[in-house]
Amino acid sequence: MSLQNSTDKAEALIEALPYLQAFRGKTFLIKMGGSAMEDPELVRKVMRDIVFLEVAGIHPIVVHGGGKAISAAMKTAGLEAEFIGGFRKTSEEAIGIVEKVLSNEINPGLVQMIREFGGKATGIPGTDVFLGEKMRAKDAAGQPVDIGRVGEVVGCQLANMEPAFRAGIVPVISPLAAELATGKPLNINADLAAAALAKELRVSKLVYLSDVPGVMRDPSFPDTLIHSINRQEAEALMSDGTITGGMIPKIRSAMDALNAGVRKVHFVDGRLPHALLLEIFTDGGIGTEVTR
Ligand SMILES: Nc1ncnc2c1ncn2[C@@H]1O[C@H](COP(=O)(O)OP(=O)(O)O)[C@@H](O)[C@H]1O
Ligand SMILES: CC(=O)N[C@@H](CCC(=O)OP(=O)(O)O)C(=O)O
Repeated sequence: MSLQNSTDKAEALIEALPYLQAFRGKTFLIKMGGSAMEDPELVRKVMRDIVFLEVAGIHPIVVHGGGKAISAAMKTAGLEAEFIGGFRKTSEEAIGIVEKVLSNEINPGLVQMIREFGGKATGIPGTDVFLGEKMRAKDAAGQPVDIGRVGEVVGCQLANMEPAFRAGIVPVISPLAAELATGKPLNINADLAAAALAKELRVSKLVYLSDVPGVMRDPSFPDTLIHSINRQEAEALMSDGTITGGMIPKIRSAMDALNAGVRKVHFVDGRLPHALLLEIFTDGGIGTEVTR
């Protein structure tokens, strides 16, 4: 390696110094979207970044999604995926598939990857952490519609994750909730689950990792990335149809989390190697920062 090369590496570390100092001992909630989980090699890189955070004295918590894998499993079972207002219509048959994919495939896969890089992690089913109530959903015309076993979070049971967290073990949590009235599982949009926990813990950062560079003025052109967005701008982009689909629950839950005392919310491309570290530890950042 040339001297210049080594100096560049040392300078990258020095650029991170004020951030390492500021964030040591802080809690970051990382929402790992299913859209960014299509390539296992890229997911492994994100999990390695999470191990880096842990080693740097930051306390990461992972809440994961898995929407694409759930849709694929439903298709194999002969069920069609249908979304209403961004939420998956979840029949009694479908909730079994949702639970199976999240708890048997995705969650243990992420835990295993963190461990492979020498990190400590433990898988926690969302039903042990989130309490939910059935969501009162509306269709496109604003009429109430039954979307089955879909919930919204009404409370968090921190006692079930705190011992691991305090012991320096990264909790990896699935987006399910135990229904308050029955204890039965409810399917929760993972963005909402992540924001609910981020609010409860008043984390320093909530980072959404997805399959886009951030919020864009035109989702087909990455160079239209918006580096910083506030509520007013986001509302305008939602009403003119620039922000649609899966980005809507992200924006809404991000604003909600900021209002509840979460310090910073970032949207970052989880497919880009080290996007998480670049967003957190460099002066420029690379995704979209959401502000109040
Ligand atoms: N203005 C926008 N900027 C960026 N992404 C957008 C925008 N509007 C809609 N989207 C969509 O939001 C998607 C991310 O949401 P989603 O598919 O639910 O991801 P995840 O699985 O990470 O939760 C992107 O793939 C993109 O298609
Ligand atoms: C109610 C609802 O829609 N739940 C989501 C849970 C997974 C999720 O949110 O995954 P992503 O983060 O990959 O989108 C679903 O069934 O797809």
